[in-house]
Amino acid sequence: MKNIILVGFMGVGKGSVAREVIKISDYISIDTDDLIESMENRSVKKIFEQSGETYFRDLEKRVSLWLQNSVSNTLISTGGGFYKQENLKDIGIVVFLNSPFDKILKRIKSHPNAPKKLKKRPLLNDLKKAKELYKERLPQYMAVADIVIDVTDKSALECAKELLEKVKEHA
Ligand SMILES: Nc1ncnc2c1ncn2[C@@H]1O[C@H](COP(=O)(O)OP(=O)(O)O)[C@@H](O)[C@H]1O
Ligand SMILES: O=C(O)C1=C[C@@H](OP(=O)(O)O)[C@@H](O)[C@H](O)C1
Repeated sequence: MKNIILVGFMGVGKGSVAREVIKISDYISIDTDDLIESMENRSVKKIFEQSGETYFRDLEKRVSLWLQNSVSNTLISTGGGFYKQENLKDIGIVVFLNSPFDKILKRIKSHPNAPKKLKKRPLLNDLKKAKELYKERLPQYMAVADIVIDVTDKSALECAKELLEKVKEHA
């Protein structure tokens, strides 16, 4: 089994889909933000505040090299900016989860814990800037993807099933 690497904009559902995939397959999942938080023993939000974005991106680079050299048979969910790593294709099959910006925002806002979910993502604090970032990144996500899944109006389980089918076809 090759690694599957899940990319997509903040809040599109990378973590949620990963959690469903592991329920219905033999994959185990890891998340690049979780790895970084445990390496640093502080949250992504704190890393951005205390050490800045460049420092965070350097940690992503370190994680990407480790993934390429040391991880196999794994479903890897990533932070929204991780797709910029140059060795992405050497890590595994790249699956892009997509939905329009407004739909992603609506989902996050409808969660009972919405203020916390928005706060923990520093790049979502300014919604106008976040929308610009989405527009800028969309073609880049498309360019790097081996597989694209539109997650709009689908449950995380439906997305997980579609992902496994498409990965099988891709192999
Ligand atoms: N398919 C889905 N349908 C409805 N809500 C979803 C779906 N996937 C994720 N969500 C919700 O959207 C928010 C962001 O999901 P999350 O998995 O944390 O995204 P990411 O890991 O891409 O940042 C969460 O509140 C989650 O419950
Ligand atoms: O899009 C980005 O550049 C980021 C997305 C976040 O992850 P999620 O996509 O899980 O929110 C996190 O890695 C950090 O705040 C930067």
